[in-house]
Amino acid sequence: MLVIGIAGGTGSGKTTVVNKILQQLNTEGVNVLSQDNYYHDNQQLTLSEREVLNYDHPKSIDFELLIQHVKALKRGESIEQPLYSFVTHSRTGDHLLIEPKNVLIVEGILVLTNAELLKEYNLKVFVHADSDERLIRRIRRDTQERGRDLQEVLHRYQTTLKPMHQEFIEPSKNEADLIVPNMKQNTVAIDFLSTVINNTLKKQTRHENTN
Ligand SMILES: Nc1ncnc2c1ncn2[C@@H]1O[C@H](COP(=O)(O)OP(=O)(O)O)[C@@H](O)[C@H]1O
Ligand SMILES: Nc1ccn([C@@H]2O[C@H](COP(=O)(O)O)[C@@H](O)[C@H]2O)c(=O)n1
Repeated sequence: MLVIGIAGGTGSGKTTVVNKILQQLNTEGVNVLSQDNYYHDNQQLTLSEREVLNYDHPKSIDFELLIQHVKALKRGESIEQPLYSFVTHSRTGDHLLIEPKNVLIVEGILVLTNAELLKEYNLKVFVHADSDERLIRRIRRDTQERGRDLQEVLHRYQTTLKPMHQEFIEPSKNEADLIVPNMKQNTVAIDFLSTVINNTLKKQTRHENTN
């Protein structure tokens, strides 16, 4: 199995890049694990307590479960992925059954910050967009799709999102094999990434057939 980690700040375009790669891949199947589904549940807290948590620190992620799931899929086992709600800031209680496929993409702001998870990747990618562009995209998305108001987005940006980006996310760019500039549509980078993935898959298949 080919395992690819795709990180980048909020609004950098990780989901968009993943979707474009998926359209171009010449493979039997690709699974995408979004880090967003691995936020801690926090059901023991009230909604107002959950609303003020820091969701940009590595400790907000259940890396233990995410790593366990990546390892299980690599062993050929299926997993039950929890689903997360940005409205209630907790898991929905529903799960998605994921069967192993020959490509696994792990996507999220913090997926290049965890030393144990880094060991699982064959290819590490960081999607870059400038912070003003990311903030504009974040305001638009969170107010339209995640039930937030402008005040909430700006407050979160200043208090946790920006400092956590500087402390954890931006430095994780150094772990990347490839940096994708995503200030505007970058078809060259998407074509390049898809080719790298297809070539790596071909090499893996040849290696498996000769062993
Ligand atoms: N290259 C781009 N140019 C303009 N808008 C983009 C670009 N890439 C992504 N977006 C938009 O920015 C928003 C955030 O993108 P998304 O892929 O969800 O980012 P992320 O997953 O990194 O948070 C979405 O509304 C998306 O349509
Ligand atoms: N309950 C939550 C959990 C996370 N967030 C924010 O989501 C961002 C990561 O998701 P992207 O799709 O933008 O990569 C992260 O910056 C958290 O602040 C949230 O708002 N509420």
